[in-house]
Amino acid sequence: MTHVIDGNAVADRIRDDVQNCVTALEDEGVTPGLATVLMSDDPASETYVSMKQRACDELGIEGIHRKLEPEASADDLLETVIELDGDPTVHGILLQMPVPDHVDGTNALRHVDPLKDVDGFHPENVGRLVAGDPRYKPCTPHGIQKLLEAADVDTDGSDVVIVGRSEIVGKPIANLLIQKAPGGNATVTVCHSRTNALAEKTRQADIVVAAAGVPELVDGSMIGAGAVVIDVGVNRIDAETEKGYELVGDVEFDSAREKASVITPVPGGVGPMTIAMLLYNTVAAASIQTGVPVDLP
Ligand SMILES: Nc1nc2c(c(=O)[nH]1)N[C@@H](CN(C=O)c1ccc(C(=O)N[C@@H](CCC(=O)O)C(=O)O)cc1)CN2
Repeated sequence: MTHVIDGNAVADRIRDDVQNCVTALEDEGVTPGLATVLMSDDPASETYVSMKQRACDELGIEGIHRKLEPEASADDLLETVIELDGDPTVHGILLQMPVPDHVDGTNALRHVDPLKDVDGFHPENVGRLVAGDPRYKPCTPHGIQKLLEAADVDTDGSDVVIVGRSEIVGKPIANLLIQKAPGGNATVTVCHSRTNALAEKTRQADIVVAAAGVPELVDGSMIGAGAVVIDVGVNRIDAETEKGYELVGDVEFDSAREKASVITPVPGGVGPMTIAMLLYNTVAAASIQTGVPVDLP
């Protein structure tokens, strides 16, 4: 029987842990604060940011939101980031990705105070992750580690194939999985759209992480018997539903499920973990900046 991981249930447990940390901080007079910055009219990005703000409300984290028009200048964005850097009630700053093409997102991220960089995208935090001493683990990769742990998947000595080399998922999950640490010690191959014989590579893997942003790129014929399949894709496909679309992963679920021992669904798999781990990083950031200890597993 294939185990379909319930990402919402795992995320709820993380949120309970975060809630306890919020209470511990409040007891010492600290209200954790998270600022989201959105410079886009993309409906999916708007949805993610409002989900993040709602999650803050639910847990007693102070949510601050800054919306910039997509036509705003790179300087407007930098001004917003610098203002939030200087606000002591803001412990975490998140710049929703992607930003418009005329803005250098990498440069904007360099202006986020590394202690407030709860996405873990600032070069200092990326460097720490690569060096094996992460401050804030990027949310989606950290969420994947937590899902594997919850499903009792041992990464030690396993062969992992990651499909996708993004800064947000592909590169950081590769770095986490090769670390000498629980949830690491794997042998990792990072593939992408130009990889030769992709299916041959994925078929050899004990764990396949699909994070290419291509709907149903990975099907059952590309999965070895008994492999673990982690689907990071959340693609909106036009459909005659109430919302006008349906969500489809990077994995063709039905055929992959027939081969896999463990698989994540879309929706309800990795997505909810991204938000749970953002809340986790926010209380960690509030703790680091105020010196009030919190107990995060
Ligand atoms: N600054 C960042 N930008 C982006 C990140 C990120 O981690 N930091 N990740 C992605 C999108 N993302 C968060 O921003 C995200 C994606 C999906 C979900 C989620 O909960 N998905 C649900 C379905 C939600 C829906 O109805 O659309 C699910 O999979 O069950 C949360 C966050 C890109 N940008």
